[in-house]
Amino acid sequence: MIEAVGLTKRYGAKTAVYNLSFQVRPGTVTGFLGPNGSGKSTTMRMILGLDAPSHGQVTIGGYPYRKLPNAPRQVGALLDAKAVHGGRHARNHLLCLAQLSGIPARRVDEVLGVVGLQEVARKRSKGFSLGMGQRLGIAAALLGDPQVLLFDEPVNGLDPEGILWVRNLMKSLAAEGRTVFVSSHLMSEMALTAEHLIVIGRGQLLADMSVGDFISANSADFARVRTPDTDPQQREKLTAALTEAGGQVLPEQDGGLRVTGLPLPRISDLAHGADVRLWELSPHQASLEEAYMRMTQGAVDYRSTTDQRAGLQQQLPPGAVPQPQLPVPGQGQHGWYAPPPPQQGGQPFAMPQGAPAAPAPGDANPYAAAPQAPAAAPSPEMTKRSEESR
Ligand SMILES: Nc1ncnc2c1ncn2[C@@H]1O[C@H](COP(=O)(O)OP(=O)(O)OP(=O)(O)O)[C@@H](O)[C@H]1O
Repeated sequence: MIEAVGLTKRYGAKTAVYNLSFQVRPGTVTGFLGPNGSGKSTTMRMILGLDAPSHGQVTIGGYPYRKLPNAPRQVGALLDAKAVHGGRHARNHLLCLAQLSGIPARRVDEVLGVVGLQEVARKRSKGFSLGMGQRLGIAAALLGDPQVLLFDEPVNGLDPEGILWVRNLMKSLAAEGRTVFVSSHLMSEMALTAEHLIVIGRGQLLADMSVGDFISANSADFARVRTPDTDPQQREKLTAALTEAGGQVLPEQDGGLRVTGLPLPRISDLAHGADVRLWELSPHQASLEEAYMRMTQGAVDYRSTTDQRAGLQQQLPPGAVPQPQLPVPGQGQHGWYAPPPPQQGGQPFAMPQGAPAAPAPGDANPYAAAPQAPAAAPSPEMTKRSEESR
């Protein structure tokens, strides 16, 4: 088991991780989620003794990593697949790691087989593709047959077959009773791989719960409704009828509507009463991605803005009809994603059960006065909110 208590890490004026407390238990895959720069890699580095906490502590099986006897046999990790000596053959790279930990050479060939790199075992890793590098990093993590495994973005660069393989590998490692802690930005993949989630934003714990609980705590089911594309007035009529009856209606990119606050039969009756034909009326269960977007939308540092193209737009050819601007998820539509669960009344995220641990004495919360993320501003580049604004 991995246990963090009040874990805090500062780099000068920058607080990367603040007062983080959680446990990663054996027997399940635990997903580690958070927006870019939220502190996931920093947390993993502290777990592995590569960075020292400024406050708090993190232990594996009760010991800080550096005090674990023969740590590489107990803990395997993939943090940065590029952190290999590019001039070395893949096999030699693993052999060096094995020899440092008293692992027999035949284990090297085993793990090369497990990750599917037998054919390129004697090729220099600097010629490896991103996916091949990931596989080599996973081989290194598996080398000591450890009980605890950490993977930072393991599917980065893998092809679909590789992604499926990693998913099954993680699950089988957990099914053997191992502790598997894995970070990823691929929510669809995380939904299929992890049973439990730890979610952080700006270095702080936002959620520590099962995937199912996380989705139901951060989103509500909704209905998808579509009227005939040929008659936009029907859509407007239906929107008015549903809104008047107390429903919340949001337009979708394909011309459909997502409706919350009204059960499906009522939507059907209201459509009938307004003389609107329906092409679709379907129940929709929110996805992990939608729940995640809803929870973390206030903790995102790097937000894309609409490309105004600085007057560089091409003139439309004569007779061409300009396409209507449909809403793009995440752009200029704060909270577009899955509606909030009814009991929370629009609260942007659910806190984990049990209050977060108190901050370390004398350790002021650097995020206490953090403002809400600004609405998207017209600028053609990714923006980073300045440190001074916090
Ligand atoms: N060595 C360092 N010195 C200074 N700041 C750092 C250092 N390492 C990380 N940071 C800062 O700490 C914050 C957290 O970074 P971290 O890499 O842990 O985030 P992350 O959640 O892993 O991000 P991503 O999802 O983009 O990989 C960032 O603002 C980053 O710039």
